[in-house]
Amino acid sequence: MTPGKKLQGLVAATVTPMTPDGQINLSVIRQYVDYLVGEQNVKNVFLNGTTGEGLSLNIQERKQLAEEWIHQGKDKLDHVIIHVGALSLPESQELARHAAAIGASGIAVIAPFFFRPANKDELTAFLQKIASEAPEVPFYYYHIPSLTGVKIRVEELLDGIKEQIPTFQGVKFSDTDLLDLAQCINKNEREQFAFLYGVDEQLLSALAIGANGAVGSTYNYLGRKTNLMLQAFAKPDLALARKYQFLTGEFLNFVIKLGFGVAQTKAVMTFVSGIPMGPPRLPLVDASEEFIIKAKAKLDSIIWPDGD
Ligand SMILES: CC(=O)N[C@H](C=O)[C@@H](O)[C@H](O)[C@H](O)CO
Ligand SMILES: CC(=O)C(=O)O
Repeated sequence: MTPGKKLQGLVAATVTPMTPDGQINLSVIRQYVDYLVGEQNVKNVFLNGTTGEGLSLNIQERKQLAEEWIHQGKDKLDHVIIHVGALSLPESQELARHAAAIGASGIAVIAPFFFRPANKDELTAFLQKIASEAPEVPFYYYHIPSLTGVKIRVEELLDGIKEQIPTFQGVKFSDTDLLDLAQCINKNEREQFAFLYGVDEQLLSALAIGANGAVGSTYNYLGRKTNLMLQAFAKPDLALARKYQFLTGEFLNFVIKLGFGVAQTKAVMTFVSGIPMGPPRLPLVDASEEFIIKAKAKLDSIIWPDGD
């Protein structure tokens, strides 16, 4: 890993490989790292989040996965961000200490989603108790209101957060409210926070407003294409950037209509990479054979600007 390098560009929200009988499958992580770096040009990962079914794993599994990724990612990955959020504060604190001990480049936490914080102060207090267990590790808030139901606006949360959480480093912003994101960016220029966008189908809009990069599930298998979009945006060649966003959007629009979630992401990643990611864990159920055939045909039919 490259310490101190500001997090930007693409971060793959990794799936958790599982065996057919539902155990975590650590044996393919090495191959997974090499695939992301070599085939997708993605050198940052976000573990045990939504896509990684982090909240469906036990503490032991989460630790084992984190250890394996850090181990296999050594000298290959730039950043390994570990999601350590949990409903139980002591469990989350334990995971934060563990992440620090094994050398994670950052930790992230979602808002607790059973008993929910009613306001910014309650949420900050919860996050602070976790962040302070890893006082040397950059801390990211993972905002995903569609899943947590915690709709506290990030722009409000960030107001004065550095005083409460000195390690605060940025936000993984998985919401479509681009006004909130824009206000976050506009009001925190001095803070050097990283704003990583998490709705892959509209990343280009977030880049236009000033996002530093993105964390998402599709960068597992569309990382190379999305990197070309980032390059086109930086040039700037907006027409080309849009073309990439339209095409990744065309795929996502198609699969979303068929029913698209973590199970389907695992299936797509399996057929694209050739690495067996296995089934998801209940309550998620495996993608259907019909989904796989249709999704594969759709992906194969897309003609990208780079001719691939
Ligand atoms: C709800 C969810 O899982 N969001 C992911 C990350 O935040 C995204 O990467 C989506 O999977 C992606 O944007 C496709 O809809
Ligand atoms: C997309 C994302 O960041 C996650 O799966 O947690």
